[in-house]
Amino acid sequence: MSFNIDVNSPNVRYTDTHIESEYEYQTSSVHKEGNRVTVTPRTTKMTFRTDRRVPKLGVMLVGWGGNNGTTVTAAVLANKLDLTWRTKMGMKKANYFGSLLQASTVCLGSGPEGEVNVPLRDLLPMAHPNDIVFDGWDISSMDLGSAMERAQVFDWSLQEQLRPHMSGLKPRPSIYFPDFIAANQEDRADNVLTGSMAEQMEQIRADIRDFRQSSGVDKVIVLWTANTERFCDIIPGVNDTAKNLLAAIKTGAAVSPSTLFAVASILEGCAYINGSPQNTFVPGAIELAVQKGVFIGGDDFKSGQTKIKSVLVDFLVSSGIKPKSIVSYNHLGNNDGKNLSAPEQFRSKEISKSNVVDDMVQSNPILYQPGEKPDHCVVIKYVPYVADSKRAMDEYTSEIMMGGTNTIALHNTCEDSLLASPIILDLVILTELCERIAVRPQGEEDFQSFHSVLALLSFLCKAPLVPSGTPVINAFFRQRASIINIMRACLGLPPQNHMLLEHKLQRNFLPPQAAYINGHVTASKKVVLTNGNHVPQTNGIHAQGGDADIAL
Ligand SMILES: NC(=O)c1ccc[n+]([C@@H]2O[C@H](COP(=O)([O-])OP(=O)(O)OC[C@H]3O[C@@H](n4cnc5c(N)ncnc54)[C@H](O)[C@@H]3O)[C@@H](O)[C@H]2O)c1
Ligand SMILES: O=P([O-])([O-])O[C@@H]1[C@@H](O)[C@H](O)[C@@H](O)[C@H](O)[C@@H]1O
Repeated sequence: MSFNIDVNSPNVRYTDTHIESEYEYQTSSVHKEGNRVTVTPRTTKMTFRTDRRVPKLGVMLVGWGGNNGTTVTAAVLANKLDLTWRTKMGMKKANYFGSLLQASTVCLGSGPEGEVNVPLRDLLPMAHPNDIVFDGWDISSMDLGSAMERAQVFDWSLQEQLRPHMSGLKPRPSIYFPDFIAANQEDRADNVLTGSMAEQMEQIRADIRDFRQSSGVDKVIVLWTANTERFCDIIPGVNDTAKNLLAAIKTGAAVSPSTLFAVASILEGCAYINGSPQNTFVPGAIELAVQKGVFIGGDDFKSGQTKIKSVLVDFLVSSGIKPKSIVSYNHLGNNDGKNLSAPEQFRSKEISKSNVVDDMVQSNPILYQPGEKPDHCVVIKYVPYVADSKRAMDEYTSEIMMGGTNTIALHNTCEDSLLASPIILDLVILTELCERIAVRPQGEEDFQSFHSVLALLSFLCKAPLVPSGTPVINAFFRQRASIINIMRACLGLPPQNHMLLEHKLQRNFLPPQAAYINGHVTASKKVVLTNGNHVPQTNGIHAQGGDADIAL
């Protein structure tokens, strides 16, 4: 199901190439002096301009032969081919469940039949997953058909249908520095580049150009879904500035494969997204992205335990309940779990999984003293037998009223790659959309794009990368609302406020709903209500007998 949405407003202009909207951005500046707080509302008029021309999108995955890489590629193929397959639970059909853009909706308002919810993907022109062309690199030479089998994610009856399409896909040789990932990955590394660091990075750049030219795509986005690397040190003179980082690559100083991919992508004008927890975006890489006006985003797909945590802790703290301990345990048996069984790689993941509660905790000084946090423990164990089927157990213990205690225990089993794959699609499609949005605040002559550090991707990441000095928001619904309200602003629509005042006052103050037929407003229509029955009307009016003016 898809919708064509027209905004009927003098503040929105549709041309062949753009959607332009006049928008009033409402914020408040707050001044605190002791316990005296002064709030000053501010309105900034802005023009949003969205290019309607959706490019043919190419996505190059680093780690293409891994569980996520093969799964997202196969899932897009299965959807594109509209595949169905038999399982012991009956017939299954390809879908994009788990994708914010493809499988979730937004309320546009209410009509004669009540609230109208549409898929997020219909709000603005954006790439469709079915049209994405994939390519990528892996240190493992295995073709994607065999790698899909190795991943043990999809039912065999589906794999059999996909195999002919997947087997022809072969990952390009990649950059491999053994000490950045677990030693247990060495037996996979039969598809690696040689030469100096600079030569290897230049090969990655050449690969990007080759893919763009040979595939005919208009735009390329590079996304890291390779193994989690250890954190790297931030070294003054090496990776602290763009100039030093480029020089360090020339001299072969300590630069990680993921940072080399980031630099290669940025130099090729391609957005780069980090789906893993390591600190790929050293200060020099961020500075380079800003200098080149290229988007970067990350870190670490927010797909399972952490995503639930960003909802549950928000619910608890927003309800005035005080989480005092959070324990997140899981075991899994895929190669990611194998890599994470090494201490340095686990540490990267532990960091990204642990900081997700900070903003919510700090938002409530009634519950928490400055610097006070819940105990927070993250455990990940590698159990080969369960493969990609991650078994997660979480326990949240909170203080409630009058010394009471509340303990919430969760058990969550799922194929980890089927949680991450829709996240990968949302990341690349949202990034591509952002590349077509420009904003001109009142008083400025030129339009500007979003900051190179694309904070809008926070909803999709465990450890959101944000511009220096700006707030890190992890709370699920704040992150989701940010995406939706910015997309609404592109259409000149105000933020969702959920007030529903029209249903909360004694008398309805809204004019009757205009009915539209073939896009044109028709006259409102009288509806005669019989024998005084209380007939709940679509806009919340309970009419008692007699006539009611209700447009249908
Ligand atoms: N739910 C999830 O699956 C999930 C959630 C959040 C983050 N992640 C992260 O996504 C990444 C991929 O997860 P996965 O389950 O697909 O793991 P995986 O081990 O199945 O896939 C990683 C792939 O990267 C390849 N690789 C390693 N180093 C490489 C390099 N330098 N260049 C190119 N390829 C390289 C490996 O050969 C492997 O095929 C991991 O870092 C993981 O922590 C996964
Ligand atoms: O998304 P989430 O469930 O919080 O975190 C997950 C970890 O718990 C899991 O062990 C790891 O393999 C995945 O890469 C992912 O990062």
